Amino acid sequence: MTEERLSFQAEVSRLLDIVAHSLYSEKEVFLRELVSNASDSCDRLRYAALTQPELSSDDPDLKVRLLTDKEARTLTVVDNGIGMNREDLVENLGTIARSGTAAFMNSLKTESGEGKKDVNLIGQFGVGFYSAFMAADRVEVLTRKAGESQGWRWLSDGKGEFTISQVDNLPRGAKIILHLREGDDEYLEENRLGAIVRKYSDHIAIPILFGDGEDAKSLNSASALWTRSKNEITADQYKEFYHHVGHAFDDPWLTLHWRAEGALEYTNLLFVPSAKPFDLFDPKRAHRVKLYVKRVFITDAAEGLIPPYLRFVRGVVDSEDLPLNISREMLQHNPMLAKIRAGLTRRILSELNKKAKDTENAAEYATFWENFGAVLKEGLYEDYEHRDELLKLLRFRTTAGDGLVSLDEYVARMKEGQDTIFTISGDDVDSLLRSPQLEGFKAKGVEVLLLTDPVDEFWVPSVGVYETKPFKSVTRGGADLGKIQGGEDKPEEKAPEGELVDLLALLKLTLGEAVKDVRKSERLTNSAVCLVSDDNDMDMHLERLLKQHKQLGADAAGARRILEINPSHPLIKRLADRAKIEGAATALEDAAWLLLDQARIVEGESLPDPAAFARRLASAMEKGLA
Ligand SMILES: Nc1ncnc2c1ncn2[C@@H]1O[C@H](COP(=O)(O)OP(=O)(O)OP(=O)(O)O)[C@@H](O)[C@H]1O
Repeated sequence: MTEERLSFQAEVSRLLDIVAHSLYSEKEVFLRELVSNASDSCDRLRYAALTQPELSSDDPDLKVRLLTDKEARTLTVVDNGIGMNREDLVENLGTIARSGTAAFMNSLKTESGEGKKDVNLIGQFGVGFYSAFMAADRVEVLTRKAGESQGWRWLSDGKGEFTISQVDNLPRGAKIILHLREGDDEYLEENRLGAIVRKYSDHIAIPILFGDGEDAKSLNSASALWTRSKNEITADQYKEFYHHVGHAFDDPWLTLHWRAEGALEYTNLLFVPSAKPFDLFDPKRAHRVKLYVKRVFITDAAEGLIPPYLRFVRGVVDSEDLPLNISREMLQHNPMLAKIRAGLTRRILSELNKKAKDTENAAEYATFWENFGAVLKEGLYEDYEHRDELLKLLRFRTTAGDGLVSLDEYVARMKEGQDTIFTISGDDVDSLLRSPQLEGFKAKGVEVLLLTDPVDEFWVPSVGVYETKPFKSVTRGGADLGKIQGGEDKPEEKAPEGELVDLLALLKLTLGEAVKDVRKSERLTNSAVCLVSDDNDMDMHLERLLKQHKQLGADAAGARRILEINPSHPLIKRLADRAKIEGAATALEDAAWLLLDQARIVEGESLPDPAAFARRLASAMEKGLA
């Protein structure tokens, strides 16, 4: 019998090292992981057997067995599921396949150093198959894949390498033999194993038996959790099921368990996580809700079962009406699936709306919003049918304070004469709050929504209006502040209208094509200048965003901006006086460019000619010191 010796992928070796050296307090979860894998493998066989019944016909009763050998000090987890061939073994037990494990490894990269922190992290994520090495110093896998005759043995002490060799006459499925570490004899005791199974794996739909033969004892209830009635299920059982089905390790924030009856019958057990899954912004935007048909697992990638903007939802949908032999490819076009999606969407949104309205627990909804708000917003331009409900779910940071504000709250406190919902978009709240374009709004006490999610650039123009009030960015077009009541206008401090004429003409002439226009600002109170975009041009933040994401060439010209000057600023007043003197154009040329460059800097834009800026600034400082 030839034996191949192979190395683990580098990340696996590192992970195994951490696993083996962690004094992990909840070591027992290794059993949850192995039982979960065994049950997944039975699910996959059951699905494959729908079209190829011969795969399971010789041994059709799917189950998991736990066997112990006190003398050899081994604990064995056996399943008669789909099994693995040589390629599967190398791929699955030599690299990091598992989403949870990948998340764990990613989080290690961002945490500094290893040690205690890592130990806690293992508890948070679980590490799938590799957690076997928490309790075992040697793990042996004997397996034969359904439909193939050759069996295989995988063996490793978890120290960098594993071996694979051929074994004949193995039954279908997988047998994971753990050679327990010194001091871990508790995992040889039936009572202890039974308690762990009941704690973490009771929801598993197939029997988990202790012992061999006919009189083996069942350790779990062996009925799919979602088929049981709500009042028979404890919060802990829901939680464990969520961990299993969602490959998650946080607590569910919302648990939705209901049965739809009528023309279509289906049972749903869905969860909204309390923490952000690490792949939330994966470009595929795939959901992970598992589709079952009459208790048979079909797929966890049924396109169209859940709209992409609800992809954070985890759980199970079990249909009574879809045909059992439906292929995954055919599913997408099945009209029943579209009806199920409509039902799920309606229900999820209405439950979220209840939470959003529950002002007594506003902090709870705020956490949900921080986690998933940016994803929900995608629905505003993708799902017109539910737009109104989605608009009610929106929450914003605003210039009015730290709390989150709904659109209804914003509209209710709009100022007299204000008929517009003002917004400003940028990368983060702090830098937005420093934007010069907000000054006039703050002075008048007009609230502005602070938009910091890239998706805001798409839904705002698509929605356009809320309850007859249009959205408008404070960095675009005119400020329209004149009609709004409130704050104090101090006209006496402003340079008289006529005073600015020469300066405006001079700036336009000097700056030429670098700006679209130069005009007097209504929105500035403290800063001398700012840039805004014209009503019909692309928003400045969107343009930067597109450049960052390479949707627009970094050197693309972009739209020309409007330079606004603040008539009440001392500098502008002085420049306005100077502009009237003969020959001012030459004398003020540097000042004109410096004004434009400082507006660009405040906006976070890069300067087209930094050297010229530095030269002009140095010269102006020198004159100032003279
Ligand atoms: N008992 C088993 N029978 C068949 N295949 C198995 C078994 N145990 C593990 N595997 C295979 O090994 C892979 C890796 O297992 P591991 O527990 O590390 O992650 P996972 O179960 O894929 O992760 P996740 O639970 O996040 O999907 C599995 O995806 C599966 O393909």
